[in-house]
Amino acid sequence: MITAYTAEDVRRAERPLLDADVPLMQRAAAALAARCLPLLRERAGTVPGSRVVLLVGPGSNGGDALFAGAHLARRGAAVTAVQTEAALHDAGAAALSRAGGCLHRARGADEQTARLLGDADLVVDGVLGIGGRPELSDELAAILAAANASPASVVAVDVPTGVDATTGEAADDAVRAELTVTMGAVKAGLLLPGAAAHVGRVDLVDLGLAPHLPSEPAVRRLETEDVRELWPVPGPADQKYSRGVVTIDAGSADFPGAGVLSASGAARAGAGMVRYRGPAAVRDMILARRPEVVGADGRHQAVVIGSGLSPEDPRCRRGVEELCAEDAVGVLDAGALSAIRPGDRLPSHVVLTPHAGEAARLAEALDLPSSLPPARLAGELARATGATVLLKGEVTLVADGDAPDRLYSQAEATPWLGTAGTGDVLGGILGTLLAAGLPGPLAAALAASVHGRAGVAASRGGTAPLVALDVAEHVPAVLTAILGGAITTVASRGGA
Ligand SMILES: NC(=O)C1=CN([C@@H]2O[C@H](COP(=O)(O)OP(=O)(O)OC[C@H]3O[C@@H](n4cnc5c(N)ncnc54)[C@H](O)[C@@H]3O)[C@@H](O)[C@H]2O)[C@H](O)CC1
Ligand SMILES: [K+]
Repeated sequence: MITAYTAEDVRRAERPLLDADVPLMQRAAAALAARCLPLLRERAGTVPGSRVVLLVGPGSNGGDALFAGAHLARRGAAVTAVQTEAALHDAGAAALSRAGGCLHRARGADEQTARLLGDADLVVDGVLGIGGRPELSDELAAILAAANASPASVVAVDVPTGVDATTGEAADDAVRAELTVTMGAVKAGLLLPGAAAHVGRVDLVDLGLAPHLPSEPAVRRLETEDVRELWPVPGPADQKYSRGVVTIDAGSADFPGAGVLSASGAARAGAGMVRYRGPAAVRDMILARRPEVVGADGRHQAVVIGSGLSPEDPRCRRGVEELCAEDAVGVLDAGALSAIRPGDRLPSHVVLTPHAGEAARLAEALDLPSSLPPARLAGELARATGATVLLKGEVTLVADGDAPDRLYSQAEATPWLGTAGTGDVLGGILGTLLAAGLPGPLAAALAASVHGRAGVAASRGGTAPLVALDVAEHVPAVLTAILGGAITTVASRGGA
Protein backbone atom coordinates (compact mmCIF):
# COMPACT_ATOMS: atom_id res chain seq x y z
CA MET A 1 0.00 0.00 0.00
CA ILE A 2 1.24 3.45 -0.82
CA THR A 3 0.47 5.92 1.96
CA ALA A 4 0.61 9.64 1.21
CA TYR A 5 0.62 12.71 3.40
CA THR A 6 -0.13 16.43 3.26
CA ALA A 7 2.67 18.99 2.98
CA GLU A 8 1.90 20.02 6.57
CA ASP A 9 2.22 16.40 7.80
CA VAL A 10 5.65 16.18 6.14
CA ARG A 11 6.88 19.50 7.53
CA ARG A 12 5.82 18.42 11.01
CA ALA A 13 7.57 15.06 10.61
CA GLU A 14 10.81 16.67 9.39
CA ARG A 15 11.04 19.08 12.30
CA PRO A 16 12.39 16.75 15.03
CA LEU A 17 14.98 15.35 12.61
CA LEU A 18 16.14 18.81 11.52
CA ASP A 19 16.29 19.87 15.19
CA ALA A 20 18.58 16.89 15.78
CA ASP A 21 20.79 18.03 12.87
CA VAL A 22 20.04 14.97 10.76
CA PRO A 23 21.44 15.90 7.32
CA LEU A 24 18.16 15.38 5.45
CA MET A 25 19.07 17.48 2.45
CA GLN A 26 22.39 15.69 1.91
CA ARG A 27 20.62 12.34 2.05
CA ALA A 28 17.88 13.56 -0.26
CA ALA A 29 20.42 14.92 -2.76
CA ALA A 30 22.56 11.77 -2.78
CA ALA A 31 19.47 9.62 -3.41
CA LEU A 32 18.29 11.99 -6.12
CA ALA A 33 21.66 11.86 -7.90
CA ALA A 34 21.67 8.05 -7.69
CA ARG A 35 18.28 7.95 -9.43
CA CYS A 36 19.41 10.39 -12.12
CA LEU A 37 22.48 8.35 -13.12
CA PRO A 38 20.66 5.49 -14.89
CA LEU A 39 18.44 7.96 -16.77
CA LEU A 40 21.51 9.85 -17.90
CA ARG A 41 23.23 6.65 -19.04
CA GLU A 42 20.13 5.63 -20.94
CA ARG A 43 19.74 9.01 -22.61
CA ALA A 44 23.38 10.03 -23.24
CA GLY A 45 25.18 6.68 -23.27
CA THR A 46 27.65 7.70 -20.53
CA VAL A 47 27.58 10.12 -17.63
CA PRO A 48 30.89 11.93 -18.41
CA GLY A 49 30.10 14.64 -20.94
CA SER A 50 26.31 14.32 -20.57
CA ARG A 51 24.39 17.58 -20.17
CA VAL A 52 22.34 18.24 -17.07
CA VAL A 53 20.22 21.34 -16.42
CA LEU A 54 19.02 22.01 -12.89
CA LEU A 55 16.01 24.31 -12.63
CA VAL A 56 16.57 25.89 -9.26
CA GLY A 57 14.10 27.93 -7.20
CA PRO A 58 14.62 29.94 -4.02
CA GLY A 59 14.00 27.29 -1.36
CA SER A 60 15.19 23.94 -0.14
CA ASN A 61 13.83 22.17 -3.21
CA GLY A 62 16.50 24.07 -5.12
CA GLY A 63 19.00 23.01 -2.44
CA ASP A 64 18.25 19.34 -3.12
CA ALA A 65 18.77 19.89 -6.84
CA LEU A 66 22.03 21.85 -6.37
CA PHE A 67 23.64 19.24 -4.07
CA ALA A 68 22.50 16.46 -6.42
CA GLY A 69 23.94 18.44 -9.34
CA ALA A 70 27.27 18.60 -7.50
CA HIS A 71 27.26 14.77 -7.25
CA LEU A 72 26.56 14.50 -11.00
CA ALA A 73 29.25 17.06 -11.84
CA ARG A 74 31.79 15.04 -9.84
CA ARG A 75 30.82 12.04 -12.02
CA GLY A 76 31.76 14.07 -15.09
CA ALA A 77 28.39 15.49 -16.21
CA ALA A 78 28.29 19.09 -17.48
CA VAL A 79 25.86 20.63 -15.00
CA THR A 80 24.27 24.08 -15.30
CA ALA A 81 21.89 25.45 -12.70
CA VAL A 82 19.24 27.73 -14.19
CA GLN A 83 18.21 30.04 -11.40
CA THR A 84 14.55 31.14 -11.55
CA GLU A 85 14.83 33.81 -8.83
CA ALA A 86 17.52 35.99 -7.24
CA ALA A 87 17.36 33.99 -3.99
CA LEU A 88 19.17 30.67 -4.00
CA HIS A 89 20.22 27.95 -1.55
CA ASP A 90 23.72 29.32 -0.87
CA ALA A 91 25.40 26.15 0.42
CA GLY A 92 23.97 24.17 -2.49
CA ALA A 93 25.18 26.75 -5.02
CA ALA A 94 28.66 26.73 -3.45
CA ALA A 95 28.79 22.92 -3.60
CA LEU A 96 27.84 22.96 -7.28
CA SER A 97 30.53 25.58 -8.08
CA ARG A 98 33.18 23.57 -6.21
CA ALA A 99 32.24 20.53 -8.28
CA GLY A 100 32.67 22.52 -11.51
CA GLY A 101 29.03 23.32 -12.32
CA CYS A 102 27.82 26.68 -13.69
CA LEU A 103 25.00 29.06 -12.79
CA HIS A 104 22.71 30.99 -15.13
CA ARG A 105 20.12 33.48 -13.85
CA ALA A 106 17.08 33.07 -16.11
CA ARG A 107 14.72 35.86 -17.18
CA GLY A 108 11.83 33.79 -18.35
CA ALA A 109 12.73 31.43 -21.19
CA ASP A 110 15.57 33.70 -22.39
CA GLU A 111 17.77 32.61 -25.26
CA GLN A 112 20.39 30.87 -23.14
CA THR A 113 17.80 29.14 -20.98
CA ALA A 114 15.97 27.88 -24.07
CA ARG A 115 19.24 26.64 -25.57
CA LEU A 116 20.36 24.92 -22.36
CA LEU A 117 17.00 23.15 -22.03
CA GLY A 118 16.89 22.23 -25.72
CA ASP A 119 20.37 20.64 -25.57
CA ALA A 120 19.99 18.89 -22.21
CA ASP A 121 20.00 15.12 -21.67
CA LEU A 122 18.45 15.51 -18.24
CA VAL A 123 16.46 18.32 -16.62
CA VAL A 124 16.13 18.27 -12.84
CA ASP A 125 13.17 20.30 -11.59
CA GLY A 126 14.13 21.84 -8.26
CA VAL A 127 12.10 25.05 -8.56
CA LEU A 128 9.38 24.42 -5.97
CA GLY A 129 8.64 21.55 -3.62
CA ILE A 130 6.21 21.31 -0.73
CA GLY A 131 6.53 25.06 -0.23
CA GLY A 132 5.23 25.76 -3.73
CA ARG A 133 1.86 27.19 -4.72
CA PRO A 134 0.40 26.20 -8.09
CA GLU A 135 -0.01 29.78 -9.33
CA LEU A 136 3.01 30.47 -11.54
CA SER A 137 4.38 33.84 -12.67
CA ASP A 138 4.50 34.28 -16.47
CA GLU A 139 8.31 34.08 -16.34
CA LEU A 140 8.29 30.81 -14.46
CA ALA A 141 5.52 29.37 -16.65
CA ALA A 142 7.64 30.15 -19.73
CA ILE A 143 10.66 28.35 -18.24
CA LEU A 144 8.59 25.30 -17.34
CA ALA A 145 6.95 25.23 -20.78
CA ALA A 146 10.45 25.20 -22.35
CA ALA A 147 11.47 22.36 -20.01
CA ASN A 148 8.36 20.38 -20.96
CA ALA A 149 9.13 20.90 -24.64
CA SER A 150 12.73 19.72 -24.24
CA PRO A 151 13.62 16.24 -25.50
CA ALA A 152 15.51 15.64 -22.22
CA SER A 153 14.42 13.26 -19.49
CA VAL A 154 12.73 15.32 -16.80
CA VAL A 155 13.05 14.39 -13.13
CA ALA A 156 11.02 16.32 -10.57
CA VAL A 157 12.47 16.78 -7.11
CA ASP A 158 9.85 15.97 -4.46
CA VAL A 159 6.88 17.43 -6.41
CA PRO A 160 6.69 18.64 -10.03
CA THR A 161 6.75 22.43 -9.92
CA GLY A 162 3.26 23.82 -10.48
CA VAL A 163 1.55 20.87 -8.75
CA ASP A 164 0.12 21.42 -5.27
CA ALA A 165 1.76 18.87 -2.98
CA THR A 166 -1.41 18.36 -0.93
CA THR A 167 -4.34 18.78 -3.34
CA GLY A 168 -2.76 17.74 -6.63
CA GLU A 169 -4.09 20.86 -8.36
CA ALA A 170 -1.80 21.57 -11.30
CA ALA A 171 -1.04 24.64 -13.39
CA ASP A 172 -1.26 24.15 -17.18
CA ASP A 173 2.48 24.56 -17.51
CA ALA A 174 3.33 22.50 -14.44
CA VAL A 175 6.38 20.30 -14.99
CA ARG A 176 5.66 16.98 -16.73
CA ALA A 177 8.16 14.59 -15.24
CA GLU A 178 9.14 11.12 -16.29
CA LEU A 179 10.13 10.44 -12.69
CA THR A 180 9.28 12.22 -9.45
CA VAL A 181 11.78 11.51 -6.67
CA THR A 182 9.81 12.37 -3.56
CA MET A 183 11.54 12.95 -0.25
CA GLY A 184 10.69 11.35 3.09
CA ALA A 185 7.05 10.55 2.34
CA VAL A 186 4.81 10.41 -0.72
CA LYS A 187 2.89 13.67 -0.93
CA ALA A 188 -0.90 13.28 -1.17
CA GLY A 189 -1.13 15.53 -4.22
CA LEU A 190 1.05 13.16 -6.25
CA LEU A 191 -1.74 10.56 -6.12
CA LEU A 192 -4.66 12.89 -6.88
CA PRO A 193 -6.31 13.50 -10.25
CA GLY A 194 -4.86 16.89 -11.33
CA ALA A 195 -1.30 15.66 -10.85
CA ALA A 196 -1.66 12.43 -12.81
CA ALA A 197 -0.31 13.86 -16.08
CA HIS A 198 2.66 15.47 -14.34
CA VAL A 199 4.26 13.07 -11.87
CA GLY A 200 5.34 10.11 -14.02
CA ARG A 201 6.77 7.29 -11.91
CA VAL A 202 6.97 8.14 -8.22
CA ASP A 203 10.02 6.98 -6.33
CA LEU A 204 10.16 7.50 -2.56
CA VAL A 205 13.44 8.30 -0.80
CA ASP A 206 13.39 7.05 2.80
CA LEU A 207 14.68 9.78 5.12
CA GLY A 208 13.58 8.12 8.36
CA LEU A 209 10.39 10.19 8.68
CA ALA A 210 8.05 7.24 9.27
CA PRO A 211 7.96 7.39 13.10
CA HIS A 212 7.03 11.06 12.93
CA LEU A 213 4.24 10.84 10.35
CA PRO A 214 0.58 10.72 11.48
CA SER A 215 -0.95 7.25 11.82
CA GLU A 216 -3.68 8.15 9.32
CA PRO A 217 -2.32 9.07 5.90
CA ALA A 218 -4.33 11.55 3.82
CA VAL A 219 -4.42 9.21 0.80
CA ARG A 220 -3.85 5.49 0.36
CA ARG A 221 -3.33 3.49 -2.82
CA LEU A 222 -3.71 -0.29 -2.99
CA GLU A 223 -0.94 -2.11 -4.83
CA THR A 224 -0.73 -5.64 -6.24
CA GLU A 225 0.25 -7.22 -2.93
CA ASP A 226 -2.75 -5.57 -1.25
CA VAL A 227 -5.09 -7.04 -3.84
CA ARG A 228 -3.48 -10.44 -3.22
CA GLU A 229 -3.99 -10.12 0.50
CA LEU A 230 -7.50 -8.67 0.44
CA TRP A 231 -9.28 -10.42 -2.41
CA PRO A 232 -11.78 -12.93 -0.96
CA VAL A 233 -10.64 -16.45 -1.82
CA PRO A 234 -12.94 -19.35 -0.88
CA GLY A 235 -11.63 -21.87 1.64
CA PRO A 236 -12.47 -25.56 1.87
CA ALA A 237 -15.38 -24.89 4.25
CA ASP A 238 -16.99 -22.26 2.02
CA GLN A 239 -20.16 -22.69 0.00
CA LYS A 240 -22.22 -20.34 -2.14
CA TYR A 241 -24.04 -18.66 0.75
CA SER A 242 -20.94 -18.14 2.86
CA ARG A 243 -19.14 -16.57 -0.11
CA GLY A 244 -21.90 -13.98 -0.48
CA VAL A 245 -25.05 -13.44 -2.49
CA VAL A 246 -25.44 -10.28 -4.59
CA THR A 247 -28.77 -9.08 -5.92
CA ILE A 248 -28.68 -7.01 -9.08
CA ASP A 249 -31.45 -4.42 -9.47
CA ALA A 250 -30.33 -2.88 -12.75
CA GLY A 251 -31.43 -2.77 -16.37
CA SER A 252 -34.76 -1.57 -17.79
CA ALA A 253 -36.65 -1.69 -21.08
CA ASP A 254 -34.49 1.10 -22.55
CA PHE A 255 -31.20 -0.14 -21.08
CA PRO A 256 -31.53 -3.90 -20.67
CA GLY A 257 -27.80 -4.49 -21.23
CA ALA A 258 -26.94 -2.79 -17.95
CA GLY A 259 -28.48 -5.78 -16.17
CA VAL A 260 -26.30 -8.19 -18.13
CA LEU A 261 -23.17 -6.13 -17.49
CA SER A 262 -23.77 -5.64 -13.80
CA ALA A 263 -24.63 -9.32 -13.29
CA SER A 264 -21.57 -10.34 -15.31
CA GLY A 265 -19.26 -8.14 -13.24
CA ALA A 266 -20.65 -9.71 -10.06
CA ALA A 267 -20.46 -13.28 -11.38
CA ARG A 268 -16.95 -12.97 -12.81
CA ALA A 269 -15.64 -11.40 -9.59
CA GLY A 270 -16.60 -14.63 -7.79
CA ALA A 271 -19.96 -14.10 -6.09
CA GLY A 272 -21.36 -17.18 -4.36
CA MET A 273 -24.64 -16.40 -6.09
CA VAL A 274 -25.97 -13.61 -8.27
CA ARG A 275 -29.70 -12.94 -8.06
CA TYR A 276 -31.69 -10.68 -10.36
CA ARG A 277 -34.71 -8.61 -9.49
CA GLY A 278 -36.34 -6.53 -12.21
CA PRO A 279 -38.50 -6.77 -15.33
CA ALA A 280 -38.96 -10.23 -16.86
CA ALA A 281 -37.64 -9.11 -20.24
CA VAL A 282 -34.31 -8.01 -18.70
CA ARG A 283 -34.15 -11.14 -16.57
CA ASP A 284 -34.57 -13.34 -19.65
CA MET A 285 -31.82 -11.47 -21.44
CA ILE A 286 -29.48 -11.94 -18.48
CA LEU A 287 -30.32 -15.64 -18.23
CA ALA A 288 -29.67 -16.15 -21.93
CA ARG A 289 -26.15 -14.84 -21.37
CA ARG A 290 -25.53 -15.99 -17.82
CA PRO A 291 -27.45 -19.12 -16.89
CA GLU A 292 -25.77 -19.11 -13.45
CA VAL A 293 -27.84 -16.08 -12.39
CA VAL A 294 -30.88 -16.83 -10.23
CA GLY A 295 -33.95 -15.05 -11.56
CA ALA A 296 -35.77 -14.68 -8.26
CA ASP A 297 -35.35 -12.20 -5.45
CA GLY A 298 -34.39 -13.57 -2.05
CA ARG A 299 -31.82 -13.30 0.75
CA HIS A 300 -28.63 -11.50 -0.16
CA GLN A 301 -25.66 -9.81 1.51
CA ALA A 302 -25.46 -6.89 -0.93
CA VAL A 303 -27.59 -5.27 -3.60
CA VAL A 304 -26.51 -3.26 -6.65
CA ILE A 305 -29.12 -0.70 -7.68
CA GLY A 306 -29.51 1.80 -10.47
CA SER A 307 -27.36 0.96 -13.52
CA GLY A 308 -29.53 1.32 -16.61
CA LEU A 309 -32.44 2.84 -14.70
CA SER A 310 -33.90 6.26 -15.41
CA PRO A 311 -34.08 8.49 -12.32
CA GLU A 312 -37.90 8.44 -12.50
CA ASP A 313 -38.02 4.65 -12.30
CA PRO A 314 -39.62 3.90 -8.88
CA ARG A 315 -36.96 1.20 -8.35
CA CYS A 316 -34.44 4.03 -7.83
CA ARG A 317 -36.11 5.77 -4.90
CA ARG A 318 -37.19 2.44 -3.44
CA GLY A 319 -33.56 1.30 -3.62
CA VAL A 320 -32.25 4.43 -1.88
CA GLU A 321 -34.78 3.96 0.93
CA GLU A 322 -33.84 0.29 1.26
CA LEU A 323 -30.16 1.24 1.62
CA CYS A 324 -30.83 3.97 4.19
CA ALA A 325 -31.21 1.17 6.77
CA GLU A 326 -28.41 1.09 9.34
CA ASP A 327 -27.21 -2.40 8.38
CA ALA A 328 -27.66 -1.98 4.62
CA VAL A 329 -24.89 -3.07 2.23
CA GLY A 330 -24.82 -2.26 -1.44
CA VAL A 331 -24.13 0.01 -4.38
CA LEU A 332 -26.12 2.96 -5.72
CA ASP A 333 -25.23 3.78 -9.32
CA ALA A 334 -26.51 5.88 -12.23
CA GLY A 335 -30.30 6.51 -11.97
CA ALA A 336 -30.33 5.66 -8.27
CA LEU A 337 -27.86 8.49 -7.56
CA SER A 338 -30.48 10.97 -8.81
CA ALA A 339 -32.98 9.59 -6.31
CA ILE A 340 -30.84 10.58 -3.28
CA ARG A 341 -32.41 13.53 -1.42
CA PRO A 342 -31.03 15.96 1.16
CA GLY A 343 -31.38 14.36 4.59
CA ASP A 344 -30.96 10.75 3.38
CA ARG A 345 -28.45 9.02 5.68
CA LEU A 346 -26.74 5.97 4.25
CA PRO A 347 -24.26 3.70 6.05
CA SER A 348 -20.64 3.50 4.89
CA HIS A 349 -21.12 -0.08 3.59
CA VAL A 350 -23.25 1.54 0.91
CA VAL A 351 -21.10 2.83 -1.93
CA LEU A 352 -22.18 5.55 -4.37
CA THR A 353 -20.44 5.22 -7.74
CA PRO A 354 -20.81 8.52 -9.64
CA HIS A 355 -18.71 9.69 -12.58
CA ALA A 356 -17.77 13.40 -12.61
CA GLY A 357 -21.09 14.57 -14.12
CA GLU A 358 -23.20 12.50 -11.74
CA ALA A 359 -21.11 13.69 -8.79
CA ALA A 360 -21.67 17.33 -9.75
CA ARG A 361 -25.43 16.75 -10.14
CA LEU A 362 -25.62 14.95 -6.81
CA ALA A 363 -23.70 17.79 -5.15
CA GLU A 364 -26.22 20.27 -6.53
CA ALA A 365 -29.15 18.17 -5.35
CA LEU A 366 -27.60 18.13 -1.88
CA ASP A 367 -26.90 21.90 -1.89
CA LEU A 368 -23.15 21.41 -1.94
CA PRO A 369 -20.78 23.38 -4.18
CA SER A 370 -20.49 21.32 -7.38
CA SER A 371 -17.24 22.74 -8.78
CA LEU A 372 -14.90 21.44 -6.07
CA PRO A 373 -11.74 19.57 -7.09
CA PRO A 374 -12.46 15.81 -7.22
CA ALA A 375 -10.86 14.91 -3.89
CA ARG A 376 -12.90 17.55 -2.04
CA LEU A 377 -16.06 16.66 -3.97
CA ALA A 378 -15.80 12.97 -3.09
CA GLY A 379 -15.21 13.88 0.56
CA GLU A 380 -18.12 16.32 0.74
CA LEU A 381 -20.53 13.84 -0.87
CA ALA A 382 -19.45 11.20 1.65
CA ARG A 383 -19.86 13.66 4.52
CA ALA A 384 -23.34 14.73 3.35
CA THR A 385 -24.72 11.22 2.79
CA GLY A 386 -22.74 8.99 5.18
CA ALA A 387 -22.15 6.63 2.24
CA THR A 388 -18.76 5.73 0.85
CA VAL A 389 -18.22 7.56 -2.43
CA LEU A 390 -16.33 6.07 -5.36
CA LEU A 391 -15.73 8.91 -7.82
CA LYS A 392 -14.84 7.42 -11.20
CA GLY A 393 -12.24 8.91 -13.51
CA GLU A 394 -8.76 8.43 -14.91
CA VAL A 395 -7.81 8.37 -11.25
CA THR A 396 -10.64 6.89 -9.18
CA LEU A 397 -11.11 8.28 -5.69
CA VAL A 398 -12.85 6.64 -2.76
CA ALA A 399 -13.97 8.70 0.25
CA ASP A 400 -14.90 6.78 3.40
CA GLY A 401 -18.46 7.52 4.60
CA ASP A 402 -17.29 7.24 8.23
CA ALA A 403 -14.16 9.39 7.72
CA PRO A 404 -14.71 11.53 4.60
CA ASP A 405 -11.21 13.03 4.64
CA ARG A 406 -9.68 9.57 4.29
CA LEU A 407 -9.19 8.79 0.63
CA TYR A 408 -8.13 5.89 -1.52
CA SER A 409 -6.82 6.74 -4.98
CA GLN A 410 -6.49 4.07 -7.68
CA ALA A 411 -4.91 4.76 -11.06
CA GLU A 412 -4.82 1.40 -12.87
CA ALA A 413 -7.41 2.38 -15.49
CA THR A 414 -6.84 2.90 -19.19
CA PRO A 415 -8.69 5.52 -21.26
CA TRP A 416 -10.13 2.59 -23.28
CA LEU A 417 -12.44 2.06 -20.29
CA GLY A 418 -14.26 5.24 -21.30
CA THR A 419 -17.02 3.35 -23.12
CA ALA A 420 -20.68 2.68 -22.32
CA GLY A 421 -21.36 -0.01 -19.74
CA THR A 422 -17.98 -0.35 -18.05
CA GLY A 423 -19.39 1.39 -14.96
CA ASP A 424 -22.16 -1.21 -14.79
CA VAL A 425 -19.49 -3.92 -14.66
CA LEU A 426 -17.69 -2.03 -11.87
CA GLY A 427 -20.92 -1.92 -9.84
CA GLY A 428 -21.25 -5.69 -10.15
CA ILE A 429 -17.64 -6.36 -9.09
CA LEU A 430 -18.11 -4.04 -6.13
CA GLY A 431 -21.37 -5.77 -5.16
CA THR A 432 -19.53 -9.10 -4.98
CA LEU A 433 -16.81 -7.68 -2.71
CA LEU A 434 -19.39 -6.09 -0.41
CA ALA A 435 -21.36 -9.34 -0.28
CA ALA A 436 -18.15 -11.13 0.70
CA GLY A 437 -18.02 -8.88 3.76
CA LEU A 438 -15.37 -6.31 2.88
CA PRO A 439 -15.97 -2.86 4.39
CA GLY A 440 -17.30 -0.23 1.95
CA PRO A 441 -14.13 1.83 1.38
CA LEU A 442 -11.81 -1.15 1.00
CA ALA A 443 -14.28 -2.96 -1.28
CA ALA A 444 -14.54 0.18 -3.40
CA ALA A 445 -10.78 0.65 -3.75
CA LEU A 446 -10.26 -3.04 -4.50
CA ALA A 447 -13.05 -3.05 -7.10
CA ALA A 448 -11.58 0.05 -8.78
CA SER A 449 -8.13 -1.55 -8.88
CA VAL A 450 -9.24 -4.85 -10.37
CA HIS A 451 -11.69 -3.18 -12.77
CA GLY A 452 -8.88 -0.93 -14.02
CA ARG A 453 -6.54 -3.90 -14.47
CA ALA A 454 -9.28 -5.86 -16.27
CA GLY A 455 -9.69 -2.87 -18.58
CA VAL A 456 -5.98 -2.91 -19.35
CA ALA A 457 -6.11 -6.66 -20.02
CA ALA A 458 -9.26 -6.37 -22.15
CA SER A 459 -7.64 -3.63 -24.23
CA ARG A 460 -4.49 -5.76 -24.63
CA GLY A 461 -2.33 -3.54 -22.54
CA GLY A 462 -4.08 -0.38 -23.69
CA THR A 463 -3.58 -1.04 -27.40
CA ALA A 464 -7.08 -1.98 -28.60
CA PRO A 465 -10.72 -1.02 -28.11
CA LEU A 466 -12.68 -2.98 -25.53
CA VAL A 467 -16.40 -3.48 -24.92
CA ALA A 468 -17.83 -3.46 -21.42
CA LEU A 469 -18.54 -7.18 -21.27
CA ASP A 470 -14.86 -7.87 -22.10
CA VAL A 471 -13.95 -6.14 -18.85
CA ALA A 472 -16.06 -8.57 -16.82
CA GLU A 473 -14.67 -11.52 -18.78
CA HIS A 474 -11.07 -10.45 -18.05
CA VAL A 475 -11.49 -10.28 -14.29
CA PRO A 476 -10.57 -13.97 -13.73
CA ALA A 477 -7.33 -13.66 -15.74
CA VAL A 478 -6.36 -10.55 -13.78
CA LEU A 479 -6.98 -12.42 -10.54
CA THR A 480 -5.00 -15.44 -11.73
CA ALA A 481 -2.03 -13.18 -12.37
CA ILE A 482 -2.30 -11.65 -8.91
CA LEU A 483 -3.50 -14.56 -6.79
CA GLY A 484 -1.83 -17.44 -8.62
CA GLY A 485 0.84 -18.14 -6.00
CA ALA A 486 -1.44 -17.55 -3.04
CA ILE A 487 -4.19 -19.87 -4.30
CA THR A 488 -1.75 -22.67 -5.19
CA THR A 489 -0.55 -22.61 -1.58
CA VAL A 490 -4.11 -22.92 -0.27
CA ALA A 491 -4.96 -25.69 -2.75
CA SER A 492 -1.88 -27.76 -2.00
CA ARG A 493 -2.41 -27.38 1.74
CA GLY A 494 -6.00 -28.56 1.31
CA GLY A 495 -4.94 -31.51 -0.84
CA ALA A 496 -2.00 -32.66 1.32
N1 LIG B 1 13.15 20.51 5.31
C1 LIG B 1 14.25 19.91 4.90
O1 LIG B 1 15.33 20.03 5.42
C2 LIG B 1 14.21 19.10 3.74
C3 LIG B 1 13.53 19.54 2.62
N2 LIG B 1 13.70 18.98 1.49
C4 LIG B 1 13.30 19.70 0.30
O2 LIG B 1 12.81 20.97 0.65
C5 LIG B 1 11.63 21.26 -0.02
C6 LIG B 1 10.81 22.24 0.72
O3 LIG B 1 11.58 23.37 0.84
P1 LIG B 1 11.03 24.86 1.08
O4 LIG B 1 12.19 25.74 1.04
O5 LIG B 1 10.22 24.84 2.29
O6 LIG B 1 10.06 25.08 -0.12
P2 LIG B 1 10.37 25.21 -1.66
O7 LIG B 1 11.71 24.78 -2.04
O8 LIG B 1 9.22 24.56 -2.31
O9 LIG B 1 10.34 26.78 -1.96
C7 LIG B 1 9.37 27.59 -1.50
C8 LIG B 1 9.76 29.03 -1.85
O10 LIG B 1 9.23 29.38 -3.09
C9 LIG B 1 8.29 30.44 -2.97
N3 LIG B 1 7.16 30.11 -3.85
C10 LIG B 1 6.16 29.25 -3.58
N4 LIG B 1 5.34 29.17 -4.61
C11 LIG B 1 5.80 29.98 -5.57
C12 LIG B 1 5.38 30.29 -6.88
N5 LIG B 1 4.28 29.77 -7.41
N6 LIG B 1 6.11 31.14 -7.62
C13 LIG B 1 7.25 31.65 -7.10
N7 LIG B 1 7.71 31.37 -5.86
C14 LIG B 1 6.99 30.56 -5.10
C15 LIG B 1 7.93 30.45 -1.51
O11 LIG B 1 7.50 31.69 -1.12
C16 LIG B 1 9.23 30.02 -0.89
O12 LIG B 1 10.13 31.08 -0.82
C17 LIG B 1 10.99 19.92 -0.17
O13 LIG B 1 10.04 19.92 -1.18
C18 LIG B 1 12.19 19.05 -0.48
O14 LIG B 1 12.52 19.15 -1.85
C19 LIG B 1 14.52 17.75 1.46
O15 LIG B 1 14.18 16.94 0.47
C20 LIG B 1 14.46 17.00 2.74
C21 LIG B 1 14.95 17.83 3.78
K1 LIG C 1 10.18 20.34 -7.83
